[in-house]
Amino acid sequence: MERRFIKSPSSLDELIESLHVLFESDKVNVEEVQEVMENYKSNEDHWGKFADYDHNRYTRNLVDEGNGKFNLMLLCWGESQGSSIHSHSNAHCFMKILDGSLTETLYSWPEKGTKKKPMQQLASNDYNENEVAYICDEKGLHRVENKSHTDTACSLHLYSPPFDSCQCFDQRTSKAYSTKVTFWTKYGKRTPFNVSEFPRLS
Ligand SMILES: O=C(O)CCSS
Ligand SMILES: [Fe+2]
Repeated sequence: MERRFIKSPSSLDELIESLHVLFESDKVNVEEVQEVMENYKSNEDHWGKFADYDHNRYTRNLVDEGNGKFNLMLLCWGESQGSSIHSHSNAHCFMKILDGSLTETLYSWPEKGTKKKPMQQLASNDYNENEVAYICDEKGLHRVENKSHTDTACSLHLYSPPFDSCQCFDQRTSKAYSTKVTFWTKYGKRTPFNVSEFPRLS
């Protein structure tokens, strides 16, 4: 698939416009999406209105629904907050660091029938501001953490196609459980607390 020239977005709105163009066709060019997300230089003036932290767990804040082709969301990580080990429901997952840094630990899928065995760790990578990580179920599973005890972190996630549940895994036993993923805010507005949707992916 030939690479199109996409100019570097100078704002979050321009990044969203470019992403809408890239997702017009059904074939996702992972390199193009990763490049345009890397080329956007984080500026809190653009995304601060979507940022909302919770002292209990990281928050998921919907920014754009990508004409139904993707969900774009801002994740706000308090000090030492992290996700469970999880899958991505056969979707593409792009994670751009907007502020602070995050550690991604990669795991292989548990082998069938290996109940009670610990998850196999494959690698651990730190990502800093403006860097973009990519994962999909073919690559494995991951946990994302803000390892800082003093600083918060913020990341921009794009999932395509969008999903509202995925699998989480217990690191010690490899036990999988299905989890609904929810939004703390949508377009900057707090979503109603719905006890049936707790817990989120953490
Ligand atoms: O969407 C989530 O809650 C997982 C964040 S790491 S991709
Ligand atoms: Fe993830």
